[in-house]
Amino acid sequence: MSSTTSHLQSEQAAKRQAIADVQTSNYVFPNSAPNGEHTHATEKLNKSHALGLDKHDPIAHLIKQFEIPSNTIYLDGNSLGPLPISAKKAAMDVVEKQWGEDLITSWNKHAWIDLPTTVGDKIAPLIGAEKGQVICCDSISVNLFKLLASALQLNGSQRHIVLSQEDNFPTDLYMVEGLQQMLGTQQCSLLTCDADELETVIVEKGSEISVLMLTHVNFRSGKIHDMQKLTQLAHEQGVLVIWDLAHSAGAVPVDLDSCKVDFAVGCGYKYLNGGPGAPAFIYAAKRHIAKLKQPLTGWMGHANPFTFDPSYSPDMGIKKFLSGTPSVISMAVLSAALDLFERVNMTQIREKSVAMTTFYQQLIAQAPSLSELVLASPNKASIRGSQLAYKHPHAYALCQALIAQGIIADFRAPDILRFGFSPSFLSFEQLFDSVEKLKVIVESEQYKEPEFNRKNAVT
Ligand SMILES: Cc1ncc(COP(=O)(O)O)c(C=O)c1O
Ligand SMILES: Nc1c(O)cccc1C(=O)C[C@H](N)C(=O)O
Repeated sequence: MSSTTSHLQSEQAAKRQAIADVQTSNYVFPNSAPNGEHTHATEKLNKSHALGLDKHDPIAHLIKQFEIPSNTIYLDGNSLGPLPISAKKAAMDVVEKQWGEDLITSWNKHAWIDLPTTVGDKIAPLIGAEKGQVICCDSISVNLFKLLASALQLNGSQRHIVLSQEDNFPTDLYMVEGLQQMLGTQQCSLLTCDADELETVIVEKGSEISVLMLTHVNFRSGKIHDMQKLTQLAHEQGVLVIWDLAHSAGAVPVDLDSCKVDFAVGCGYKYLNGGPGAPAFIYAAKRHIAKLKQPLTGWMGHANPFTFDPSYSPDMGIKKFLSGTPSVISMAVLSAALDLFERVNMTQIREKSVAMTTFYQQLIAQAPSLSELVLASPNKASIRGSQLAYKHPHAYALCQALIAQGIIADFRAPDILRFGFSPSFLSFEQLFDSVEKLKVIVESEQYKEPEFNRKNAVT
C-alpha cells in the first residue's frame, strides 16, 4: 500500500470516527458520555435535567416548524415523519394554484418536470453525495429492483449472488427474490446471513458475489453497519454495493462519495418528513452512471421524452433511473419539507439524536417498574441510529396503551416496542413525560385491557 493511500485511509477513518463520536457538549446530563457503554447513572435523571437540555438545545428552533397536535408526543418519525408547516403550504399551493389555476402549463411554469432532479439535489448533501448522482422517484422497493438489475448486469455474468442480511427489511429481500424468479438462479440468487457473518461470507464467496445489499441502520434494532469498512471489503472482492438508507437519511450522517459506495436508495417519508407515500430516491455513483442499463425503461428516463421516439434511448445522466410520470404533488411536498435541512446540519442532528437515545435509555433503566423492557438496540450510541427497540412480552398492548395516551410509538413483531427520536421536532421534556406515562401504564397494568390487545392491520 502506498503512503498516500494509507494516509487517505487514515484520514477517512478519522472522519468516520468524528461522525460516530459526536461530542454532545450541547447536551450535558448525568452519565451523558455519548458513545461509551451505557452504565447506570449514580444521579437519577429528573424533569429539571430535561428542561435544562431543552433550554440549551441549539436546534430547538426547528420544533415550531412542525404542526403536531399539542397533546401528542410523537416517537414514530422513523416510520412516518410529521407535517412540516412548509410542506402543508406547498401542498395547498401545488393543488390550488399550480394544478387548480395553471393546469398543465405548470410542467414548465412551476418546473414540475425538473422535480426529480431538484429534489434529488436537495437530498444529495444529506447523504454525502455530489450533485447529479441522486434522483427522486418511485418507492424504495421499485428503486431496488432497478438498481439490483443494473448492478447484476454491470458486474458481469460470472457472478450471480446477491448477498444480504437475514433480518434486512423484508421488501429488500423480496425484491431480490422477484429478480431471481425472473432471471433464474444462474443469474441472480439471494444469499443471506447474520450481520456478524457478513465479512467472512464476503471474503469466502467473494468471486461468486455480484452485489452486497444492506440496510445501513437496521429497522428493528437500529444497529448501524460500518459502511466504509464493508464497502471497501466488498470492493476488494470485486463486489458492488447497494445501501438502503431508509433509517439513515436525515437522521444519521452518511458519506456515500467518500465511502466510494456504488449505489443507494432511501425514502422520503421517514426522517425527511415528506408525508405518507412520499417518493423515494436513488443514488448512483457518477463513475457508473453512463454504463448502467436499468430495466424499467419508461419514457421519463428517455434522453428526449418529448420527441416521442418509438425506440428507447436512455438519458446519459441520473435521469435514466426515471420510469413514468413523477408524483408531482408528493414530490412538491417533500421538496418543501427538505428545506428545513437548510436550517440545520447533519452533525447537529446526530448530536441531538445521540443525546436523546442516551437520555431515554437512561430514563427507562432507572425505573424499576420498567425492568421487563429489554434493550434490543446496541448499548453503544455510536453504533445505533435514532431509535431504541425494547423487547417485552406485551409489547403490542403497551404500544396501544401508549397511543391511547397520545404517545405514539410502534410495535414490530414479534415482541418489539420501538421508539423513534427525530431530532427536529422532539424536546427532552417530551421524552421525560412519555417515560412517566409508560411507568403508569405498566404499574397499573392498563395495557392488559382487551381494547389494547386487539390487532390492527398496520402496526
Ligand atoms: C429499511 C427499509 N427499506 C425499505 C422500506 C420500504 O420502502 P418502500 O415502501 O418505499 O418500498 C422500509 C420501510 O417501509 C424500510 O424500513
Ligand atoms: N411505509 C410504511 C407504511 O406504508 C405503513 C406503515 C409503516 C411503514 C414503514 O415505513 C415501516 C418502516 N419501514 C419500518 O421500519 O418498520
